[in-house]
Amino acid sequence: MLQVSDALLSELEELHPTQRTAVLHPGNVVLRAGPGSGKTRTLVARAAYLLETRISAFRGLACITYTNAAADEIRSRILKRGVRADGRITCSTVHAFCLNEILRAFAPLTKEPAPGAGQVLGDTDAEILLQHCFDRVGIAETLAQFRTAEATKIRRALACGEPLEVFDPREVAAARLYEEQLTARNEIDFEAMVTRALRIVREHEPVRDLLHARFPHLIVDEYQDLGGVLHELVVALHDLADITVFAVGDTDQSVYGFTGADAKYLTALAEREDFRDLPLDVNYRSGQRIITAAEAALGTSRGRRARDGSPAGSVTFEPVEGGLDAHAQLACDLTQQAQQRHVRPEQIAILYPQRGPLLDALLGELSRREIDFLYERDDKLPAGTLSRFVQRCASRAVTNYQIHTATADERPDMLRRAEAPPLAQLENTLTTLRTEAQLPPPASRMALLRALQACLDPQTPYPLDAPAHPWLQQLRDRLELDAIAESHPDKDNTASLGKLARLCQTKSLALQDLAQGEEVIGKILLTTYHSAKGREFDTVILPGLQNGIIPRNVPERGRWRAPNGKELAEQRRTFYVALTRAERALHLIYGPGYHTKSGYWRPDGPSDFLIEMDRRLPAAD
Ligand SMILES: Nc1ncnc2c1ncn2[C@@H]1O[C@H](COP(=O)(O)OP(=O)(O)OP(=O)(O)O)[C@@H](O)[C@H]1O
Repeated sequence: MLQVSDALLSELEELHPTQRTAVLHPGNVVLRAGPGSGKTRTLVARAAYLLETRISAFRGLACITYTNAAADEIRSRILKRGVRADGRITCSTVHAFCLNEILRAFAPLTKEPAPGAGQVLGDTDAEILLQHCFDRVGIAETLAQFRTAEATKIRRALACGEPLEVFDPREVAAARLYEEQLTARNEIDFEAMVTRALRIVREHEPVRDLLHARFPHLIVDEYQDLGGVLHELVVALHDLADITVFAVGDTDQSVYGFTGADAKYLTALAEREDFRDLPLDVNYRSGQRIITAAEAALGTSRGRRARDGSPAGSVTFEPVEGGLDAHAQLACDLTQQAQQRHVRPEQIAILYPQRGPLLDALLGELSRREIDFLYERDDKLPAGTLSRFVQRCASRAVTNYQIHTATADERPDMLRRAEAPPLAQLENTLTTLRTEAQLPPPASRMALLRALQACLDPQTPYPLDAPAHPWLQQLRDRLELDAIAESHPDKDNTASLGKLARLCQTKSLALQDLAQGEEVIGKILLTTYHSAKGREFDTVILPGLQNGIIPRNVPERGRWRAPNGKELAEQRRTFYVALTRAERALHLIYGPGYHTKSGYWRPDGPSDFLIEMDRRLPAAD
């Protein structure tokens, strides 16, 4: 009998038998299951189980996720399980995995140059290079700014040996040239990290042996959102390096097709004989009414059921007479009513499909009513792991203040609810960033922890509305962030501190603005359907359910056109993702039309997705 900790034992006991089978299965697993079915929970239990019982203390586990936020979330959930995993879990996005664990780790062995300081192209530089390639192949009139997604698809098809006839041959020539140029300039971009990592794994047996020695197990989350190259990499790691794979996903939640992701790869993995394909059909999150409505919106009945005894939940169709201002007013009314029913603010989310007049109306109304809300401005704060680290530090500082100022009665509940990253986790990330920047190790771990504590948990905590700029400056000085930025290979990181500082100054950002992206106690959340993926809330409010907003036209070569069948299906799945975030209450706001940004009234009526959903719902609902 294998020894497992009490914590893991009690977690295993709480799991559904199929979840438990997935955790304990000795070989490869594909866990294909719907929203709220406990995929993430099972994945975390699997990681804990492997680290405790199957993987020796000298070896580790790699876990690949789609976003940095998901990587952080999973890492912290594993550590919260009490697993002793110092340095044994590598939990990162696919790009970070390829860069750090393959390209850099094996550069001396493969004799391929390791991407060094500033050699990872950011989005702008990549676009400039693509435009240069368009000019060289004679299609200077094609604007790179509108064709990067297509170029990525072509590069992926090239790397996977997939058919190229579907693409414009001149753009294929430009994509080939782009790859050559990257190599000639000794630069790399995010896409090339994966394709080069794949080539290295395929071509270098010693690399495969060492990867297997280090990571006998690989876990991949959100498999449906990964493209062909990553799928090939996973297959190569399994078939050639003998690494055991645990893949998790849901084809119905595939929402990144515009980047070349395709749920068919998850299906392909599940159909392999050497993988155990396990379904989960209980939804632990949502009430049955919400599940039924979401499946009606999807147009396919999956027959999923709520857990026994859970409340049915409510799905309310909320008509308004006017345009988007009326949507925003009603969204705020519903928010306030939910709070009056004692739903905690952080358990309420207002979700929107994309920026535009709907978001403007919501921001205006929430501010006018002085509702405390967290607006995830994912497009404004700079990307990159360093920027994200700063945001997580801000989240820690903000939560610390909230706990400090809570009354004695509120405090125990606050402490339980607080989701801020622990200091040790931030110290871990900081050490990784330093290593990636090839800085000498810090004098001691304690020194780093003390520096972090001084900035994040000072005796008199920073108030939520403390100006972010001086706080950021202090963080930069004490943690030597500028030295990291200067020699970090990722160009996003090189530029991010300057950008953050400028934003803090020009937009007068407060500390709480920097903490965006993290749950902040006491605020309702305003975010996109895409960013809400993987999360859950008691009450979800979806305003703006109008034709033109969802579904909407798509940009192509600087113009807008109606979505094709595939794009429409993806928009429908995005809507499904938004619906399935709700645990108990779902509010769907719609009206006769809306004013566009230029003031033109679009009388296109409620969203077809909503109408179809209504038609498919049983009469009683
Ligand atoms: N066996 C279980 N018993 C009780 N609650 C569970 C069980 N499994 C999962 N849950 C709870 O159900 C909720 C959804 O779980 P989780 O986030 O892991 O689902 P998911 O499949 O990853 O969802 P999504 O695909 O929508 O992101 C969580 O609150 C989780 O704690």
